[in-house]
Amino acid sequence: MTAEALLQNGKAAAAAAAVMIRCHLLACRFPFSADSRRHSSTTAMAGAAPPSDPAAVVSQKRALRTKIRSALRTLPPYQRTQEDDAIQDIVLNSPWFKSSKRLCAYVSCDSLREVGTSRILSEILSPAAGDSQGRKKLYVPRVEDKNSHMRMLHISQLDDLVANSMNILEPSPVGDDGNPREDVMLASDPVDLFLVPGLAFDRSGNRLGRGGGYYDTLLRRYQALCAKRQCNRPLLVALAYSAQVVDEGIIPVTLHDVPVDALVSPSGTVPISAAALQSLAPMGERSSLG
Ligand SMILES: Nc1nc2c(c(=O)[nH]1)N(C=O)[C@@H](CNc1ccc(C(=O)N[C@@H](CCC(=O)O)C(=O)O)cc1)CN2
Ligand SMILES: Nc1ncnc2c1ncn2[C@@H]1O[C@H](COP(=O)(O)OP(=O)(O)OP(=O)(O)O)[C@@H](O)[C@H]1O
Repeated sequence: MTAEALLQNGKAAAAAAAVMIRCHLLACRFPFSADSRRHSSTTAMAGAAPPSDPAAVVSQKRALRTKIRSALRTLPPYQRTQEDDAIQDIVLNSPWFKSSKRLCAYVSCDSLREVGTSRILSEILSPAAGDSQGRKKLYVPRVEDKNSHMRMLHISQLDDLVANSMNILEPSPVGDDGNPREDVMLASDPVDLFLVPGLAFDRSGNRLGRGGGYYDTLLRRYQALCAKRQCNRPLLVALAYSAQVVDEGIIPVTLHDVPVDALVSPSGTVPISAAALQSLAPMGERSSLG
């Protein structure tokens, strides 16, 4: 059963509330031109009024998470493998991945039924012979505490990862050489790409995470850092199984939620922001989700 079918029951109520919030947000989610959005500071949103009922949004988000988790549980293993491969092929062959020099990516967790990133991580850490673009620098998440605090730390091999209490592989704070791993917030060169996980996504770039606020907080901080340094914002690309792509108006959003620039699902790449259109246009790789 598709996520959309599962969502039909709750759709009317959720959509009514979400649409109200979205209407409020539409004016401020993508208010920038291609260049200004990439250089702008998050304070662009500061003047907007908050959504009228934050408690309702929290419970709508919780309900949607439950529905998507259950849709993911019914995904047959062979279909998941097929979708994992299709998504990773798209990423690995994309111009924005090939040209990226430094990136943040999540280490996919099988029990969370996340889109796999193992092939992508392997390609970054051990590029295929003949890869002319040179080795990329990789940062992966490490949860520091339950107050939405996550860091992205540099790793150079998969052996740098150890399972945390949630059974997600993450880097130790200190490397084998005894030195603290580089934190992306303290690195002198900016990352150009984030591969972002989540539970649900739509074609407007809205994203529903697992509820920790880890990504929203870090992405906001990173975007603010880019604005301060006057460097380009990284491209934010979400990876989604087909069951995780929902109609617009379904994902409840607040001012904290950071939209993504592009969405990759097994059907292709959906460029959403002007920055994503620029990154994708040269290869004519765009396709719409079916
Ligand atoms: N691979 C991966 N790494 C990541 C994240 C992620 O989403 N994926 N995170 C992104 O923030 C951070 C960790 N945040 C997490 C938040 C919740 C759960 C989790 O197990 N959630 C359960 C429900 C738990 C509950 O309801 O109490 C689930 O979603 O099924 C895992 C990681 C940092 N590292
Ligand atoms: N930039 C931020 N600053 C402060 N609090 C934040 C920020 N972003 C999110 N939060 C808080 O984190 C909590 C979880 O937010 P939300 O439900 O949107 O997380 P999520 O998007 O599902 O998770 P994630 O961002 O880890 O993928 C909420 O209480 C929210 O207010």
